[in-house]
Amino acid sequence: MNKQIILLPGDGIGKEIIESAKLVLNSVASEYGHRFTFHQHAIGGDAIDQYGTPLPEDTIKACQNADAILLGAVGGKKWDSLPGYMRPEKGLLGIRKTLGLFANLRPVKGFSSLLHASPLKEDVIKGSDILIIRELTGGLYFGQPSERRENGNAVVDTLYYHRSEMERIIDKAFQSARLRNKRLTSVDKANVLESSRMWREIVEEKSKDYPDVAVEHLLVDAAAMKLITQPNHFDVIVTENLFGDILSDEASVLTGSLGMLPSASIRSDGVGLYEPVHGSAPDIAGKGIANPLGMILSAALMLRHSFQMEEEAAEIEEAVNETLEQGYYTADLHIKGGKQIGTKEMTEMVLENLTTKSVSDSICSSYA
Ligand SMILES: NC(=O)C1=CN([C@@H]2O[C@H](COP(=O)(O)OP(=O)(O)OC[C@H]3O[C@@H](n4cnc5c(N)ncnc54)[C@H](O)[C@@H]3O)[C@@H](O)[C@H]2O)C=CC1
Ligand SMILES: CC(C)CC(=O)C(=O)O
Ligand SMILES: [Mg+2]
Repeated sequence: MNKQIILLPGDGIGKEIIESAKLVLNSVASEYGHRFTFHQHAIGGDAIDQYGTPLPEDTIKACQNADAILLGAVGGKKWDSLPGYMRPEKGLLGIRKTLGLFANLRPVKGFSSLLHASPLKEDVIKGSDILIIRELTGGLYFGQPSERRENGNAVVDTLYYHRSEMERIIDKAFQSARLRNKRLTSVDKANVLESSRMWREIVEEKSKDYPDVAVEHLLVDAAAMKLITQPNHFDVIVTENLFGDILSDEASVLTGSLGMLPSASIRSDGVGLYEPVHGSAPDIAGKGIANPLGMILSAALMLRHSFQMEEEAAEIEEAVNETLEQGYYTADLHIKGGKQIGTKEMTEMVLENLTTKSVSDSICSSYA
């Protein structure tokens, strides 16, 4: 298959890890006879420095015409304080909204060699396998007005959702739960927020269309606690934008590091943007120590969701598993008796293991 892939490296470690994904994809392409053509474009601080805007028209056009998009990460001290930099029409939020990528899938499944890398107890996290589905183009991050008032002494942010925005993400979550273990946890703050009360009503309405899926409602504060005390309780979690952002970083603790989590941001026709869950990590940028695995696993999600290349995706996931099984880890992780390596070496090890064809079922199932 021939595919046009847009690369948006962004800032900080985004620039370092995107290269890892490209190398891995090239390796898979040559093994399977695919042709992936990569086109690199600017976003975030990098785009401000080059073009004076975090989301140039050229980047938008390229993404609109692409088969899929891979993004590293954006942001950094130099740009974060610029007025309006994170406004909904700009940068990362802007590209998500412009492309209509309303569903953000964040699979959280630990690799068994990393059970010791988590600060949580092994018997608590063992076997956990969660799919967090986060609404991505509405809610507080996109609400207008969002501004200072009263000479800068007051502030307003707006939480707006249209019913249709809730319905489509909740539908997606029921469909995903049906393909997994048929358990759906809806997370909200319905004891306080009107938006959450409408969310809960819609979940109840939709549940009638999916009688085979068991639904529960949890308030977000209790959900945050349960996520790390009883992670095995969860199968699919669906929640709005802000709650999903926070809960997914929290859930990364189950896997040993934020650097391990991939994500897929998709719309109904399968077009997608794939990026690790973490940010640009300015504290380690330029040191060559960033964990590239969340980015590499995001490339696997791209193959699966946008190109229907299940075998190729599973092969990448297995190569990551094998690399960890061999004891290789980056500085954000630890494997007893293993060897700490940098971004480049980790990528090389994954590439080496890609030649191994056997695909373990335990790994592939989690990313459905
Ligand atoms: N999707 C995106 O592009 C996102 C961008 N950001 C932006 O990133 C910048 C930094 O934000 P932070 O709050 O520091 O969050 P962050 O996710 O960049 O980093 C949090 C912590 O995790 C570590 N970390 C993250 N990814 C890692 C990896 N692959 N390997 C090893 N360690 C890793 C970092 O070193 C840091 O200690 C900000 O400008 C923020 O706005 C934050 C989250 C998501
Ligand atoms: C711009 C932020 C909402 C990025 C972020 O933290 C995320 O998508 O996880
Ligand atoms: Mg986040």
